[in-house]
Amino acid sequence: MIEVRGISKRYGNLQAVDNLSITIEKGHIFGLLGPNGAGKSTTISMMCGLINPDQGQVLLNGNAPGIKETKHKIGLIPQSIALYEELTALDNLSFFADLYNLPASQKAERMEWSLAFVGLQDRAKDAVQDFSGGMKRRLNLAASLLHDPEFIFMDEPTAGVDPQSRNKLFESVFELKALGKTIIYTTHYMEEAEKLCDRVGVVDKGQLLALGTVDELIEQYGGESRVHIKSEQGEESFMTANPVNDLMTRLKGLTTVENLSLQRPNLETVFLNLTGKQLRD
Ligand SMILES: Nc1ncnc2c1ncn2[C@@H]1O[C@H](COP(=O)(O)OP(=O)(O)OP(=O)(O)O)[C@@H](O)[C@H]1O
Repeated sequence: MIEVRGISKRYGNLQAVDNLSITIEKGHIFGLLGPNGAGKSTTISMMCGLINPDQGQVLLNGNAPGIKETKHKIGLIPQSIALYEELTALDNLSFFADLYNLPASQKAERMEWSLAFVGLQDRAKDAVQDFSGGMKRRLNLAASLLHDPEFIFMDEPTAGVDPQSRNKLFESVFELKALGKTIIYTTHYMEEAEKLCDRVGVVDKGQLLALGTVDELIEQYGGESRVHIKSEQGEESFMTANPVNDLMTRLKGLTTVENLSLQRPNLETVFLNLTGKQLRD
């Protein structure tokens, strides 16, 4: 379990994270969503123990993230790819395995497992500079799994990857969940969060604006649905908070319905309702 208790971080005059609290259950996939500069990476860095909060506390299974026993339980997939381009996939993994101090008895087996897990076993001996963006992302994930961490932090893992690699990454995330891992996932893609996450938190300007399951957030912040009907009486569209009831009532007065659509709010609607439509840099 991860407990984030009132953490804050300031850079000069900028309050990057402001009194943020979240609890994440073991085995959950938690989505941290927010516009550019919202404070997601800073929050993740504090959760991993890479930077210390000015205030507040993070506990992973009751322990601070910076202590030795906890460090071994953390896997971080950073936003920018951290690999040596001129080395092969295997040599990259060997380098990271040594950084994690993996004992020789486990090293080869864990490297093999990690490569196979991300579907790159056939490319083990190829240099990373010849990999596609998606393959590099997957190898980045493999490198963070070598020491079999319990808490896995993924900071925009699908940025710049094609649909096939993205799909493979999703499968990997579900497999990690099935293995009992706790996963923290940041993304700008709302459909990813809808597909993957047990719960999500929406942050902006360092503050937590909403927390819950996707369905709970849509219920609370999604607003109305749009109904469109084409019938013998012509075309009509209306917004409603009770789309099914209102639709049934409206259909009673019609004999020929040519077309019907119901557009419910989704996580994207929630996100824009909470964080606004103003562009962020
Ligand atoms: N080391 C730093 N020094 C100064 N300001 C920083 C530092 N790190 C982050 N910031 C600022 O803190 C704010 C939050 O940054 P952060 O990277 O956590 O946001 P984010 O939600 O991860 O953004 P993105 O989606 O663009 O990655 C931003 O305004 C950023 O410019």
